[in-house]
Amino acid sequence: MEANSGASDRISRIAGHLRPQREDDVCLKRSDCRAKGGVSGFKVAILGAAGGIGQPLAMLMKMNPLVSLLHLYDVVNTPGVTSDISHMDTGAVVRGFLGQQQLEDALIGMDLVIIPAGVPRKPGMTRDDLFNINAGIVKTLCEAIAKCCPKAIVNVISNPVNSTVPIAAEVFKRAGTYDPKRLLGVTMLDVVRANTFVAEVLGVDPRDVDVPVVGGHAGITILPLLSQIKPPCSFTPKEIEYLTGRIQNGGTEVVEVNIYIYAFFYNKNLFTFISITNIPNFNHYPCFLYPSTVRVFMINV
Ligand SMILES: NC(=O)C1=CN([C@@H]2O[C@H](COP(=O)(O)OP(=O)(O)OC[C@H]3O[C@@H](n4cnc5c(N)ncnc54)[C@H](O)[C@@H]3O)[C@@H](O)[C@H]2O)C=CC1
Ligand SMILES: O=C([O-])CC(=O)C(=O)O
Repeated sequence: MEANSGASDRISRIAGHLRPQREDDVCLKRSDCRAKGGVSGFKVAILGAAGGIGQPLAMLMKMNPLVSLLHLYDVVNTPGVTSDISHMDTGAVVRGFLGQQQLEDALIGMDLVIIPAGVPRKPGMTRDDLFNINAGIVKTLCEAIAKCCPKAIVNVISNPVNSTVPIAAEVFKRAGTYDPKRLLGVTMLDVVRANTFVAEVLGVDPRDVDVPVVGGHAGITILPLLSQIKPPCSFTPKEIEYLTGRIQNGGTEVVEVNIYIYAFFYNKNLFTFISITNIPNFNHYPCFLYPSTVRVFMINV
């Protein structure tokens, strides 16, 4: 009898990721969740987990031995992503949550909430162009955080970070849960880029360079402190100009060279033409020429 109940506990635990669960769910309680080695771990939620940032982030969190429970929330595609990530042979238990109605379940009891939810920019856009859409998304998510896990550390990735972090702060202030030590905008990419570009100029390994970067996460608000690099080094005025510009425009550099594959399926696959281009509105032309017969799919690679 005892062996049977042990087996069904194990099966419930293994299947924990297949459906969203609440604290009072009999199958798997949060208190049962242990990181590898039996040590209690951090409970982490990723909001926007099915996106370009969310998926690799979910993988990194699943690989982190400090994480015992990983909640993946998105408005689309979480079941597939959750299933995939849950197959990794690491300690964290993974659960998926799909759509607004499951947001609160995704957040209850979390220690850390990471937010890459929202739209990314396309070539020609600034991060500020994302404000209208992403501000509302971040506001709604933060209202749920204030309600369900007010003590959680919140990492905002959604752009424009310079504005989404103040929005999150205002939501938490209004809810009476604001703690400046627990709200962070994620700008580490600027440090990573600074280390890489400086190392290239110096001809050294990027792992041996430490460039402090302060300020915000957009254009001239990104301030690499090139006089404070460890180990100490010096640059010519030309190198300083090059490095400052490259670090400040690193994100734009990536966005502008994104290649889009446009696949046009004419007359239901009788004729297929695939074109590779980085012209953002290119897909409008064939729709205009063949409005009833052309289907357009865009894959960002
Ligand atoms: N702070 C930083 O260093 C960086 C910030 N970003 C920003 O991160 C954001 C996400 O970028 P990507 O992952 O490339 O975009 P993406 O479009 O690939 O993924 C965004 C995900 O957010 C989800 N989403 C949209 N509305 C949502 C909502 N209301 N609730 C939950 N999920 C929602 C989408 O379904 C999608 O899965 C963008 O705003 C981008 O600019 C991107 C790279 C670096
Ligand atoms: O530039 C963007 O849109 C995404 C981002 O924040 C970055 O890569 O630094």
